[in-house]
Amino acid sequence: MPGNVMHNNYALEEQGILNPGNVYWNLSTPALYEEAIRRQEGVMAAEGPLVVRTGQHTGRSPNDKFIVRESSSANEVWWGKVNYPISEHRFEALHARMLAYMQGRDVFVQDYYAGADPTYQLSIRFITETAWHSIFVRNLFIEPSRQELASFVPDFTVIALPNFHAKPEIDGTHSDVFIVLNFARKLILIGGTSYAGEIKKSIFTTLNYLLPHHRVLPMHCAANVGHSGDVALFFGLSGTGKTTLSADSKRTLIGDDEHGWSDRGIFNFEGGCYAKLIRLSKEAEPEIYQTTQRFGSILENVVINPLTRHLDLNDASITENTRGAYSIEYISNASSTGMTGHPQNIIFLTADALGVLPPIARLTNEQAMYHFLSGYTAKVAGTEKGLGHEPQAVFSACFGAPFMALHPSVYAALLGQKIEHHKVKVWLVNTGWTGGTYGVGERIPIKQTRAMLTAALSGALDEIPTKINPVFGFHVPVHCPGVSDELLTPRLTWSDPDAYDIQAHKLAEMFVENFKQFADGVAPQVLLGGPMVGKEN
Ligand SMILES: Nc1ncnc2c1ncn2[C@@H]1O[C@H](COP(=O)(O)OP(=O)(O)O)[C@@H](O)[C@H]1O
Ligand SMILES: C=C(OP(=O)(O)O)C(=O)O
Ligand SMILES: [Mn+2]
Repeated sequence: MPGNVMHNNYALEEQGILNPGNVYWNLSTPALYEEAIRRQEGVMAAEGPLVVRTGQHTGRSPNDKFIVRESSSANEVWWGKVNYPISEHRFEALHARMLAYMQGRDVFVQDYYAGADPTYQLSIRFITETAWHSIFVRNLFIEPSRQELASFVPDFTVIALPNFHAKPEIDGTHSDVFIVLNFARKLILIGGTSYAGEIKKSIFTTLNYLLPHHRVLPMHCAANVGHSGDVALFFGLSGTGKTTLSADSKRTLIGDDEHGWSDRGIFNFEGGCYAKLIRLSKEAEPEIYQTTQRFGSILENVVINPLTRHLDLNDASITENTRGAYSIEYISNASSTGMTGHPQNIIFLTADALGVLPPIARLTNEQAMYHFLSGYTAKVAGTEKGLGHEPQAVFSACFGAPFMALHPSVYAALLGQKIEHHKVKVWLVNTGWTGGTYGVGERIPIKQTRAMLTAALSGALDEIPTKINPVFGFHVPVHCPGVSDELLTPRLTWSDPDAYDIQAHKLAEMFVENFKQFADGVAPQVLLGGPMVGKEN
């Protein structure tokens, strides 16, 4: 029998969870390994991690995410594109069915924190059907001390039951998958999917709702700190390089995905990382690679050899979106507090599949606002359901529209104030294609991107002359240590410069078209931060 089972489920009873099977409270990772393996949720790899499969859903399901329309939040929530409304009545019925489903079933509970800064910390109870999601929670969030645990009262509760499926005709959902957030009831319900990213991103959405009320800017970004204490933020949509580029042997990692910016500085929302593992190179990404070789890491949908149990990080036969979840302590030069000062540099990462944008450019404050609201990248297959193999140009406000609970202008206004007040330098870094579009050109090597980041963050680029990009108006450095001059000007990397010009204008027009939704709500000078299309005369 497992050593740590507590049959006292008093607090769960208060939350309406009656007559569950065993309740496994705050089990340690080794104990959870034993449970996960006993239940055949996953297998142990030779290198030590627990390898699980998420079944049908190997990425997020953005079309299945709902926010309950209720009086306390209805006037504020950014309804429509990403936040689908669902009624209180539907929510209560779905919740009741989930409570019924849990009768007689074992559940795993972890009481954890989100938010490294104690002032803005959220206490969260994660109730999951599987042991491996309990490990995921331990890896991704912040562990309370034993003392804190004794008096732990959850602010929010997440119930994640991957094997419970919604019925759209009964539940009013779009499919059998659901992620339903109820800010008034402080409850998050997840079902029909095992993809663990839903758990972390539902908490991110919650913090995106709550924190602007405290004048804290929540951000979809990574953060790290250099030896001289200089802080850098890396914004970007999925697959643009936040996790990869923020893990840097020369800089201290604060976090790879979600941070808050308060009057005191930057703090991580999480206590762990969630890295893409497909074709991970030991040489190019040593810090992340070694986390795949350790006990405690959770690997989603990574293929292993059934005989030797060795990992094959190159095998994409289950999905392109293979993932590793590990505690930030697994990165050797990570911060132990998750907090740091105000940033000196902000990087907007984009993976431009059209091969148009320069690999690095300095943005004016107006361009920074324009590009923050635009949130351009080319989504690469995998992280969200329904994307094929061709990357496609995407505009996602604040570099994370699916997680923005409030209107993007709320976050943009806060960012604008902070950039001005702290005199932050803002850069656009294209980690995508050069020498042509996706399929023709090549992705910019990680080593080259790192060289450009090193030059920007050290201040070296401040001394180098720039050229204005004629279509987008960016200031593009003409040289960069460790990078060929040609790479800095995408037009020169294309075999047919005329084809480049056509492509660049196409992209510029897409920016203009997309920005129409924000044009009325922003200060007129922000529009000057957009591409120069139509401004020539
Ligand atoms: N120049 C580059 N910069 C950053 N990542 C790159 C680059 N070239 C290829 N990649 C790959 O792109 C992916 C970036 O993903 P990741 O860092 O997880 O993004 P995010 O955290 O923003 O979702 C990784 O698989 C990485 O190996
Ligand atoms: C986990 C995710 O984020 P990212 O790809 O930005 O790491 C996700 O979008 O599901
Ligand atoms: Mn990431």
